[in-house]
Amino acid sequence: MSDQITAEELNDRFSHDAGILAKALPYMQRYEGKTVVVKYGGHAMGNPALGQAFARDIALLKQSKVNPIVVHGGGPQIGRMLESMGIESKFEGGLRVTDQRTVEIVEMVLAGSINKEIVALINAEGEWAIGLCGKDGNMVFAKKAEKTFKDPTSNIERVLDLGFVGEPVEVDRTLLDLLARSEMIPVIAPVAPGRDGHTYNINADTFSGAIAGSLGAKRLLFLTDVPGVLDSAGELIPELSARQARQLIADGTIHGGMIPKVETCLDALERGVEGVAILNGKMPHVVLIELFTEHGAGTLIVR
Ligand SMILES: Nc1ncnc2c1ncn2[C@@H]1O[C@H](COP(=O)(O)OP(=O)(O)O)[C@@H](O)[C@H]1O
Ligand SMILES: CC(=O)N[C@@H](CCC(=O)OP(=O)(O)O)C(=O)O
Repeated sequence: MSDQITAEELNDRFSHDAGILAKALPYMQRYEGKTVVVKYGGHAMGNPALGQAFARDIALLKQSKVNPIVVHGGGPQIGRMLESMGIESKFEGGLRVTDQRTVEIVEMVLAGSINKEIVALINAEGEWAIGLCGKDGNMVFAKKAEKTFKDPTSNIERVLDLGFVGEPVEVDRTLLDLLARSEMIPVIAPVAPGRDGHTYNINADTFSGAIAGSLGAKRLLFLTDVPGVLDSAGELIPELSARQARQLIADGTIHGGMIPKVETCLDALERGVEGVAILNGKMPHVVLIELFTEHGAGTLIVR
């Protein structure tokens, strides 16, 4: 019969599987009891099979006694919602200019629908995810972002008013420490209050860096829609030092949404996060490959 398998084939299959397990186990032990913050970008979402593979990876981390924390974005999804309401999206330096109406929609999309979709995906894998934003448990407080822009023609520096765009200024780890000791997996939307009573929209990369930095995470992983940082010829750069990364920003090779990502990586490394990687979230099980294999995936940024 065609579906019968010979003893030799069975043996080959077992040795192949055993080889993979033997290689992965030391890596799994390396992360036991350690915090891994995974930033799940809006561009990496949308495909149901990939979403399920992502949720399975997060569930498997928890089952391997790692402490995974998911911080998610949702830029394209916010854009679509704003468009359906006839509101135009405007960005300055990769950040969404956010007025009162926009921040209400941002909170609804991020802390509402996207957050709960990710929670449901992880729970469907048999785990206990809990959806949060910076407001919960006084986790994150933000202040109005202060960004300046240098006009390349006049060379004059001007202050950008981005409205209710925030920068995280205080992170209280009480709730996250409590959840790390529990069965729960936190899934966090990048929205936080200010001490001024306003709600702020925070870039999800910046937000995940603040969380990873405050927890002294072992790894901070960014899941986006490109294989990692690409050079000017479009080739993947497997490893990047802080100095090289700054050079690539200065010469324009790194631009747009990749700038806050790489800047967050550099900041997180300075704040004691051990390793930071930018990965292709469209590659199934990229989180497991990055953490539990020797070669990893994407771009590793080192000090
Ligand atoms: N040097 C670079 N290497 C890779 N991607 C880059 C680079 N410079 C700019 N980018 C852009 O950065 C984008 C990823 O950032 P972003 O759109 O903010 O993603 P996310 O929503 O996942 O946070 C890529 O899709 C790419 O267009
Ligand atoms: C201030 C600011 O730009 N906030 C982002 C928050 C979402 C985000 O960062 O999502 P991605 O990770 O998918 O890009 C925004 O409004 O789009």
